Amino acid sequence: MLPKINFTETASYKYLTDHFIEISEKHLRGLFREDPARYEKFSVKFNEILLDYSKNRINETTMALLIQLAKECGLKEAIEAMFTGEIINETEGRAVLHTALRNQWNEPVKVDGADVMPDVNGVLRKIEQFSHSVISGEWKGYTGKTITDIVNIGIGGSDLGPVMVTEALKAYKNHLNLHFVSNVDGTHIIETLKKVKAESTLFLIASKTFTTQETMANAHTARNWFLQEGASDSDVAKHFAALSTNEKAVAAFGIDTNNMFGFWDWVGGRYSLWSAIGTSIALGIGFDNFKALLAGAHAMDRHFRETEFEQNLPVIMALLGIWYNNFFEAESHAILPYDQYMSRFAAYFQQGDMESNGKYVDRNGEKVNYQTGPIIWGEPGTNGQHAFYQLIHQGTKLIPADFIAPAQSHNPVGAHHSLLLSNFFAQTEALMNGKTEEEVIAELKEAGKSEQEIEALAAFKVFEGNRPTNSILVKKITPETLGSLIAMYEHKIFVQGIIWNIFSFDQWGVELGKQLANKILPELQTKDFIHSHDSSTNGLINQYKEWR
Ligand SMILES: O=P(O)(O)OC[C@H]1O[C@H](O)[C@@H](O)[C@@H](O)[C@@H]1O
Repeated sequence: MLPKINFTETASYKYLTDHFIEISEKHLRGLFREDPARYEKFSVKFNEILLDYSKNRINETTMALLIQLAKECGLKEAIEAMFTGEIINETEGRAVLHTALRNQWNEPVKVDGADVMPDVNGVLRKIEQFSHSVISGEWKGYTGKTITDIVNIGIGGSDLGPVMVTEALKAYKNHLNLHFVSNVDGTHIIETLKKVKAESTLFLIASKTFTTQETMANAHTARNWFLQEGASDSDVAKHFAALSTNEKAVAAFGIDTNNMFGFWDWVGGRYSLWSAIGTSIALGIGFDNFKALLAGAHAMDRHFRETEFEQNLPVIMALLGIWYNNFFEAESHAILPYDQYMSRFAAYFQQGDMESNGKYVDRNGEKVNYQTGPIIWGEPGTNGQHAFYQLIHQGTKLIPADFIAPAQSHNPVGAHHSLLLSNFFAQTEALMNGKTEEEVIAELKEAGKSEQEIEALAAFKVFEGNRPTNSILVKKITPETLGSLIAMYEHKIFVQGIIWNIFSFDQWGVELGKQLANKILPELQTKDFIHSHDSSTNGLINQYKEWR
C-alpha cells in the first residue's frame, strides 16, 4: 500500500510556503552573482547524461526542503513498493512492473509470490528469434518473398512509444521500412496501405486489451485489404502478428497464437514500449539495439532506486516540477529536444505524464485542494524558437522547460551541429538573464537611434528573464542513453504522483468519451434525426447527417 498523505499538510510544505516568498523576489541573475558555485552545486551526471538544474529559481534551502517533502511523503517506501511488485495501482488491483521488463540483472521480481522474470525472458527470446528471422529474410511472405515493410497498428501506449523510439534511433535503422497506423480516421490506414505490398508486409497488431475500437477497426481493414490483394486466409499467419495480453481475443481475430507476443496486466499501456509492444523497435533497429535500450533504462532504474535523493536525477526533476506547479502556479511544462530525431519525445511524454498525473481525486478518494499534473508540450529546437518561444520569453505565463541536446550528432555535416548547439546554450542563457532596460537603451544608442526612437521602442525590447530551465546534455543519442532518458522521465512522473497523493497508473479519464462514442455510433447509422442529447450534440449530429 502506498502512503496516503496530503503533502500540503506536511511540515516541509509549510516551510516551503514561507521560503517561496523569499525566492520569488529573487532574480536568477542575482542568484548566480551571489553564488559562483551554482553549477557545481546544482548539476548531476549519470553515465553520459548531464543534468544542469542551476538555472532554476532555487537555492540550497529550496532543494533541502523539497527533499524533506519527498521524505515526508514516504517516497523511499513507495519506490520500494513499486520495484518489489506491490499492488500500487490500487484502483485496478495491479502491480506496476515495467521495471521488470528491463531488469537485466534478473534478480527475481515477485507478483503474488511468483517470479515474473522467466516469463519476461521467454518473451524477449521470442522477440529475438522473430526479429532475427524477419531481418535476415529467413521469414517469408505468402509468395515466398522476404519482408520489406512493417505496419504497426496500435494507439496510445501501443503506438507512441515505438513511434518515438524508432524515430529517435533512426540512425540505427536497418532495411525494414516501418509504418505506424493509429488514428481510426480511414485516411491513416489507406495512406499507409498505398505505400506497401501485401506479399512483403508484416502487420503487428499492438493492443494490450485487443479490444480498442480504433486498433480493431484498422486491423480488420488491413486484413480485408490483404485478402483483396490476392492472399488467402491461410496466408494470414505469415503476415499478421499480435502484441497483446489477451490471447482469447487474438485467436478470435484469426491470428495464430504462435505469432503472439505476450505481456501482462502489470505493464501499463504508456509504460509498455519495453514489453512485446516494442517488437516494432526490435524489428526496425535490431534486437541488440532494443536490448541496449532496455539496459539503459535498467541502469536508470538502479540509479533511481539506489541513489540518495540529493543526487537522484528523476527525484530532482520531479521536485523542481512540484516547486513550479504548486508554488509558482505554473500550468505547463515544455520539453524541448535539440535533436531532430527526438521530434516525438514531447508527444510521447504528453501521454506518459498527462495520462498518469492528470487526476483530481487523491489516493483517499477525495478531491484534491492543490494542482496536480502539468500540461506537457514541446517541439524540437530550433523550430520551436521560430514559433512559440516568444511567449516563453516575453509572455505572461511562467513556463519551466527542459532543454535536451546531444553533444555528438549522428549527422555531423558542416557547421550544423555547432549552429544547433549554440542555440541550445543561448536560449537557456537568454531565458535566465533576459535583457535589462539599460542594456536595451545602450544597444539602441549604439545602433544610432534617436532619443525619441529609443523612448518609443525600449519597453518592447526588454526581457525580464528569470525564466527557469533544466539543461540535459547527453554525449550522444544511443539506444542506452535514450533508454535512460525515457526511464528518467517515467520515474519523475512516479515521484510527482506519490507527492500529489494520486494514483499514477490508472486512466479512468479516457473511459467516458469511449462510452459515449459507443452510444452515438448506432445513432449515426440511421437516417432519422435524433433528439436524445442536449441541443448542441443533437444539432451537430443532425447537421452531419444532412451533409454526409
Ligand atoms: O493497448 P490498448 O489496450 O489498445 O490501449 C491503447 C490505449 O487505450 C487508452 O487510451 C488508454 O488505456 C491508454 O493507456 C492505452 O495505451
